[in-house]
Amino acid sequence: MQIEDTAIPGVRILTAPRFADRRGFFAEWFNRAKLKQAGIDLDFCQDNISLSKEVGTLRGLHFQLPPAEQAKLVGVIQGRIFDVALDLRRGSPTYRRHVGVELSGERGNQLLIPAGLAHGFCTLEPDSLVFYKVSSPYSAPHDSGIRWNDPALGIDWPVKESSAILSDKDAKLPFLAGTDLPFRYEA
Ligand SMILES: Cc1cn([C@H]2C[C@H](O)[C@@H](COP(=O)(O)OP(=O)(O)O[C@H]3O[C@@H](C)C(=O)[C@@H](O)[C@H]3O)O2)c(=O)[nH]c1=O
Repeated sequence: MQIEDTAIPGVRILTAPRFADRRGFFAEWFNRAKLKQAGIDLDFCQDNISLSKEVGTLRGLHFQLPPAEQAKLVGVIQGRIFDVALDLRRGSPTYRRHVGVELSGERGNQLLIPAGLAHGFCTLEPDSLVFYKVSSPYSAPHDSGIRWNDPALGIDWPVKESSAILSDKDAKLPFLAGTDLPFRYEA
């Protein structure tokens, strides 16, 4: 298992080895013991899957509020996405900064996102199938988010504002300024 740090503390790129033969390949998607050995000890309790049909589909930027905050382990089974994690933890050296990473079914890389960050992605290929684990169950009353194209965030999305395909909910999410967030950074 290859584990790379990113500019944001706790956000890491995980890539498991792939065993290819004439049938295709085999890879481990999640191995609790190997992650624990690498110092990543998260209690994932729910797996989610989403299919986005068109290129330029944008989901985000989402998070759940305490006590239902979620760490996420995000990967792509098929297709390719630009995946974004935005640091919302007050006191973090990278507060309000984000990382953007291309994840694909071909590479098999995954993004580990701690609680206290917002998450979103934009699809780069049709029929992108995203699979992710979360550390706390879905809770509609705690479901929250920040507008994907908030100019204060400076995210260089690979889609024009006018052509992004969004849910009605995501199109109306608030901007970060004026949003009171409870997340704190614990070093
Ligand atoms: C996230 C979620 C949604 N739902 C329901 C609520 C709603 O009726 C329907 C679609 O939900 P959404 O529009 O929020 O789906 P989506 O926009 O794909 O939301 C997801 O976006 C990515 C970026 C994330 O990081 C995820 O945590 C999640 O927020 O599915 C669940 O039943 N369980 C869940 O865990």
